[in-house]
Order: sequence, then structure tokens, then C-alpha cells
Amino acid sequence: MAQKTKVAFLGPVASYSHQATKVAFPDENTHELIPVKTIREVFDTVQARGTEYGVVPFENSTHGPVSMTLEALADRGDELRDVVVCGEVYLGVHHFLLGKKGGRLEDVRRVYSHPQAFGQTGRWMRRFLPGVEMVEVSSTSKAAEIVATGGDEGWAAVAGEMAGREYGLGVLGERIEDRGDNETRFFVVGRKQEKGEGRGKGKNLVSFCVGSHDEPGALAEVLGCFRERGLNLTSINSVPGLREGMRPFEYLFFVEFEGTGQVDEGVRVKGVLEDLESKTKGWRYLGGWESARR
Ligand SMILES: O=C(O)C(=O)C[C@]1(C(=O)O)C=C[C@@H](O)C=C1
Repeated sequence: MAQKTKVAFLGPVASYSHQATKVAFPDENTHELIPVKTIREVFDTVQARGTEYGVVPFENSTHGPVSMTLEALADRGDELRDVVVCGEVYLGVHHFLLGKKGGRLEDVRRVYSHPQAFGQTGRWMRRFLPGVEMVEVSSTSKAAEIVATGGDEGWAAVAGEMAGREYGLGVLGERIEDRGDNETRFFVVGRKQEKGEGRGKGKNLVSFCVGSHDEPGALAEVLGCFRERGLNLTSINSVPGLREGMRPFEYLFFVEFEGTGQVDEGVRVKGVLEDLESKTKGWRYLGGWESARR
């Protein structure tokens, strides 16, 4: 039998990342899904050719960008040169408060979860568990595993229904997210193709540093290039630059924009990348992919 294509995701099993990975790679006969311990490890594994692909959370509709993913994409140490975004998955995210079977909400003293999940359930937590100890761990499924394997009725986890089933926990609170329309967008990451294939599909991601942080309009000038070429921006993020020669509070920007490799738009995408070369103090093309939503 042919070897399966390997895909890394933030584990342990039954995390939201696992669910998103199953959406992106539904065929178990052709793909092997491999849990790793951190988002950074997903990137490292893909770079080191340990797997062909990885799936990472990028942003949540309630709580915003996932900082660990932006940190990896910033790649300040130039350790992830070959990793690019090659797909996206939207996943509806509904959180549950999970405890030992037979436990009660009023006994909960400590709650484990991923910081993103705490950020998406703040209102419910303040209302029903004010002042409770909140312990941040590497994923929601890790939180469920911790509660299943240690502690007592005083411990609970914020995680998905699938994690509750996987780790044999009881439900103390259902759909506790602040907004019913809560969703997370995940990126599928892979390695750059040697022939430059993949430039400018439905959406594209670039990172760059502006020429000068002291002059007005430095960022506006770069963004103007996208406007002039009629390319619609769909997200913008920033992280501390911290590169050689950069001072505190100077930023690395991420811009996501629409544009396909087809005919005219392909020319525009190529053109805007040339603009970045002349207008920025360093930039990187971080991938192009088919948009999952129009
Ligand atoms: O902890 C998990 O289950 C994850 O897959 C991570 C993650 C995230 O970092 O955004 C994924 C989806 C939800 O937004 C909450 C947590």
C-alpha cells in the first residue's frame, strides 16, 4: 500500500485543531494525522520534512489572532524558511465546561484550558465561576486530559464536546462561548514548491517591515500599493519586529489579500510583490491558497 501523507496538528487528540485537520484531510486511507505538543512544533515538523503538511489556528472571530501562530510566521530566527500557507479551514467552535463524571459546577475551584478558549468564554466564566483559578495549558484537549487523569471534582476544563467524549468527562456547562457564532480560521501549512508554484491563488499572505517608523505614512504607503493595483485586503496583523537593526515598538506587519494566479489578477499579485521589494525594509511571501469562503 502507498505511504500515507502525514499531517501534524496541535494535540493531543480531540483538540479543535484535530477537528479542523479532519475537515482539511478527511480521508484516513490516504492521510495520517499526527498530534504534536505545540503550534511551534507543527511548523518545525513541516520545515524538517517530518510531515508534508500541518494545520494551525490563525484567528478566532471572538478573540482575534492566535499569537503563537503569528510568532512562528514572523520567523525572526530564519528557521522556517520553507513553510508557507497553502489552505484554510473555518471551524465553528462551541466550548463546554467538562469535569469528572458526577461532579457539580459549584464544586469547581480550578479550570484548565488554552488561552484562546478562555478568551472566548470570559463572560460565562465571570458569571458562573467568578474568581476561580484559571490555568493555561497548551490546548483544550490537553486540559481535558489533565482533568481526566488527575485532581478531583474541583478540577474542570474548557474544551470541545469531542474532547469530553474522548477523555470520558461529564458536562458541567454547554455552549459556554460568549457568542454563538464563534469560529476559528485555521491555516494548512506546507513547504514552498521549488518552481514558485502557489503564488497568488484565492488569497495570499505577506509579511514586511516598513522603511521608517519615524516618518508619517510609511505603512500607508505600502498599503497604498495594494489599493492602486485593486487588490482587496482581508486581514492585517502586527507583532514586535525584533529583527536586526529594529528598535522596541517597531513592527513586522502581516497582510492578507485577495488575488488569484489567473490572468490579470496574477499580474497584479506579481506586481504588488515587486512593489514590496522597493517599498519595504524586508518582506516575505508566506503563501497563496484557494479561499474557503467567498
Ligand atoms: O486548544 C485547541 O483545541 C486548539 O486547537 C487551539 C485553539 C486556538 O489556539 O485557537 C483552536 C481553536 C479554538 O479557537 C481554541 C483553541
